[in-house]
Amino acid sequence: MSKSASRARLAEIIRKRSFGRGEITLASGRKSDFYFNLKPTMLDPEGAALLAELTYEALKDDKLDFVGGLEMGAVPLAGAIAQLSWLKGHPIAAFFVRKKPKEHGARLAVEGLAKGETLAGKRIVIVEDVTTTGGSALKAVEAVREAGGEIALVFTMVDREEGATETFAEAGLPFRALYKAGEFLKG
Ligand SMILES: O=P(O)(O)OC[C@H]1O[C@H](OP(=O)(O)OP(=O)(O)O)[C@H](O)[C@@H]1O
Ligand SMILES: O=C(O)c1cc(=O)[nH]c(=O)[nH]1
Repeated sequence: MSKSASRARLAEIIRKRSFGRGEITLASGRKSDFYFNLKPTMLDPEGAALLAELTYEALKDDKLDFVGGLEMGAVPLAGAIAQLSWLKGHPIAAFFVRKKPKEHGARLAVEGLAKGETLAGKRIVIVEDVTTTGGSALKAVEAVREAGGEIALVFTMVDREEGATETFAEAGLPFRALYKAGEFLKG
């Protein structure tokens, strides 16, 4: 399938499985009259494959060591990209950042690294399923920076165009999106 056909097919899946209208409270506390729940797309076999393919293609020239982001949105995404990157012969390892470190077990904030593995000095892309203010992705950025990682860029599946661009510009971080919410709001 061509890139534009993959993109169009994924948009269809998002529209069908992940887009809804109706009053909803967002992570930032704002209210909205529409919402993307990307989990039914990220966990759909075709949706997962297309997301991984389009994201991998968009990121493959960025010389990345790691892909990750804040739970939950980044978890299926980072895993799918890591798997595809292995099959393509350019492995990009995945991790995720917990919203709160677990109170038992290893009490880690960053999950996915084996003993002795570190994000220090590594080139990292922070991924998100949806960006509104960009505040959630910024939490992952902070955790990665604390661990010594270098953020190459932030990449989102759907940007709602409600502040994330400004948030990342202020933070001095490149920001790219696969889709803008406006594409789904028409019609
Ligand atoms: O750009 P922001 O204003 O931060 O909003 C976007 C965030 O909101 C959603 O997460 P949510 O907190 O609803 O939780 P979940 O991913 O755990 O479902 C989404 O997955 C993003 O992480
Ligand atoms: O801002 C949010 O919390 C948010 C908006 C949206 O459309 N989808 C989502 O998962 N989170």
